[in-house]
Amino acid sequence: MSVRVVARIRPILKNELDKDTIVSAETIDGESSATVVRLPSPKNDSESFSFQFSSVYEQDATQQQLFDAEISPTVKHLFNGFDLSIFAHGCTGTGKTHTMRGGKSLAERGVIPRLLSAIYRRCKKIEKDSAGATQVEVALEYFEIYCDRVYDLFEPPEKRTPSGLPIRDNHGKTVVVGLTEKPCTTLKEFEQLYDQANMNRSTSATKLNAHSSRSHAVLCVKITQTTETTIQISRASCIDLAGSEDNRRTDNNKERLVESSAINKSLFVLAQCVEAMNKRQSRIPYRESKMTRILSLGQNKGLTVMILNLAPTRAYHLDTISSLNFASRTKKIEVAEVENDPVLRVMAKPLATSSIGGANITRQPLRPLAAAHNVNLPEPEKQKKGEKPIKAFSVYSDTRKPASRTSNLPSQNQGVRRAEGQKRAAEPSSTFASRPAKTFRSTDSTSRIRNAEPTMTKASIEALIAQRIEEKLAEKALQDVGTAPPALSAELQKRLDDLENRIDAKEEDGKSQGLQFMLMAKQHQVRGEEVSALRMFRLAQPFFPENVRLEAKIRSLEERIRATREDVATKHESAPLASTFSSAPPSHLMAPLKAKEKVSKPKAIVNLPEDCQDDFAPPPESDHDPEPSYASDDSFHYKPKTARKTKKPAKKLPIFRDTDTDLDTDAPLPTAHHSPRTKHLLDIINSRDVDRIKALRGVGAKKADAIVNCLVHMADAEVRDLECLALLKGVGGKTVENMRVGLAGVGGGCGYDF
Ligand SMILES: Nc1ncnc2c1ncn2[C@@H]1O[C@H](COP(=O)(O)OP(=O)(O)OP(=O)(O)O)[C@@H](O)[C@H]1O
Repeated sequence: MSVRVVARIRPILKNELDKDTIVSAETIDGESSATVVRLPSPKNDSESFSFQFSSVYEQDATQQQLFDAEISPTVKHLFNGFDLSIFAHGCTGTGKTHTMRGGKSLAERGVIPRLLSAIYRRCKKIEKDSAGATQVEVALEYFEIYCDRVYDLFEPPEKRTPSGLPIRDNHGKTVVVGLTEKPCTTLKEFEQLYDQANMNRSTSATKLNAHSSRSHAVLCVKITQTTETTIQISRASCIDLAGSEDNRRTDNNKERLVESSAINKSLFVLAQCVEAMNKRQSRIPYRESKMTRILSLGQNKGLTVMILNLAPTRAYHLDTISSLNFASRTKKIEVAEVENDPVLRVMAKPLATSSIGGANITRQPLRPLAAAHNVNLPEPEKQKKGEKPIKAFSVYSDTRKPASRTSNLPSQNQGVRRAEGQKRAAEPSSTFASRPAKTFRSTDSTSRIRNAEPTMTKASIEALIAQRIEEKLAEKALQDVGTAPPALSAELQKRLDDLENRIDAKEEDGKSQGLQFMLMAKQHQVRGEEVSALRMFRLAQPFFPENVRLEAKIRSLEERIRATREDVATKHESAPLASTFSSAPPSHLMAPLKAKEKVSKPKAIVNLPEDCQDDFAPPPESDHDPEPSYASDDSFHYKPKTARKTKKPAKKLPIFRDTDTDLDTDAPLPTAHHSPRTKHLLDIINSRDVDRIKALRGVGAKKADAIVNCLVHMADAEVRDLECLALLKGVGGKTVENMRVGLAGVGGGCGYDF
């Protein structure tokens, strides 16, 4: 299926009342509503350009009308297992954010809140219709791509790592590593989360828009439908792209210019990708910007709707033409419709990965539709004569069979759709209503060829050249200014970049996953989040089993965390432990740790070397790492730790003790030394069998799913000890204790000596 492109012309704003309106929508014969955007040639007003799309929304179109006609029909497909992508594209100030997010009032709400509202309504219906047999969960990820860096919008800006979150290719899917996934059960909860997150988005006033988005924002809504036997996941991705800017008109200062350069560059790469796809080039330059890499249409299987936002006035003339040209090319891209099949719950492993492309899919080649282009022709006679010519201007249709589409239209639908607020009858049925095939549909492009004119006009080429010059200038400004985001020590940035590059280079290598964990561990460490860093180092460990340096790093971190815990425990005069576990589960221990870190090293990010050297402390001299591949990583060469003295714990806490006998050892025990009960427990966990895990004491269906999801994120790594288990999302010390105690009851039956 090709990308469905609709255009929306925004109303004239208060400050534009005296401006010339040049963009209009037109309805062609046989259509019930407008599908053509017309505007004059920049060179000669008596000539016009026309562009045809699936639908065109005029200035008075409401949010409700747009949603009902374009997005609402896709919701049921989302619940049938298809992924959905909705883009808003257009130059700055044309109404992208208004379309996607909208205003506060009910009528002004944009596509995103309306989509969520429709999703929750459907969730309730499914649960009700199935009498609770099918459970539907909704979870959100929300991030922005600002100056080619990815930031989690659910995290406050002060918690961001300046280098942003890494992105990875994982079996053909692009994955943002380390995003927060927020379960969200009600619309109200969504609104709170969404409003809060939007405050974290980078916006600024520019001459062209008082609240201009300076980043591309991507909201991923993950829908998990669970029955007794299957789990099906589908995703809706809503993308509010930052608008391209003509910096001759913006009067942007240096900082805005830097942002603008990043925005324009990424949009330029996007256009190049689209161009390359249309030309069936073998190389699509996705990797040249993070935005295109993340959004790569090649991975966007399922349904894709692009809303092209346009300003109606002459001031935007060239930008509008450039946007229209881009959108015309985009609609010729074919996207494979691949349904995310339900997965048996015991086979949950391939399910959970954060990705725009959706889970469980592999990249398939894109194919352009026919090369069909708009042309620039003289103003048709019909306007002078007041009658419609057979074909007054050259337009092309992106529908496959215009004839059948027209014939589908019942005569009573001939009225103006928007005035009546009606749903478009023909489009949903032709595009979405029928259940699409599961596999990629090859197309016979020759049947679609309408015209073979080149798309670019002289004016748009000039505009493009001007834009490129602006970008180059801005890039130069970027080098002069340094970087716009908060400063990061050059050394650390280099290390992180090196590591990212190594991961990229090793994508095919089995160690890539391990390096990803290493990178995340280091990022946590930079932020002073030692517990999380430890968790990531542990997750990385199975990938580097013989690595002495890594082991030493883990040991030293454990020591530090334990010392901190002891400090806290002493201060709070905590009661002696009654069980084999620490009195507080790890998640509780995070808080005092953070509080302490705030005092000892506030904001470790800016001038990092000192702190970093401590955090990334090397192993003792004797622990030379014989493993060349890991040891050769420059980013792991640290200054010797000389000055810092790790506080020796006065008394060790028996945290996550695994054995019933060796009470003095608090280091995690090698698997061989686990008690049979622990081994049994770890076997159950590592089986990733939801039913076996669910049967453990204190673990319900939800927790079992969460554990399996966590394990899926760990790829082939296993949970090797109880401490690791307790660090899994949603687990914690008490749960681990419960699990073990619960197993005591079945021990005899299993033949284990507990
Ligand atoms: N359909 C519409 N109805 C009413 N007002 C609109 C509409 N579309 C846009 N606007 C108004 O136009 C202005 C610019 O819109 P918006 O901020 O959504 O543009 P944008 O394309 O997201 O810009 P940028 O790329 O700079 O972020 C806002 O004041 C917005 O309220």
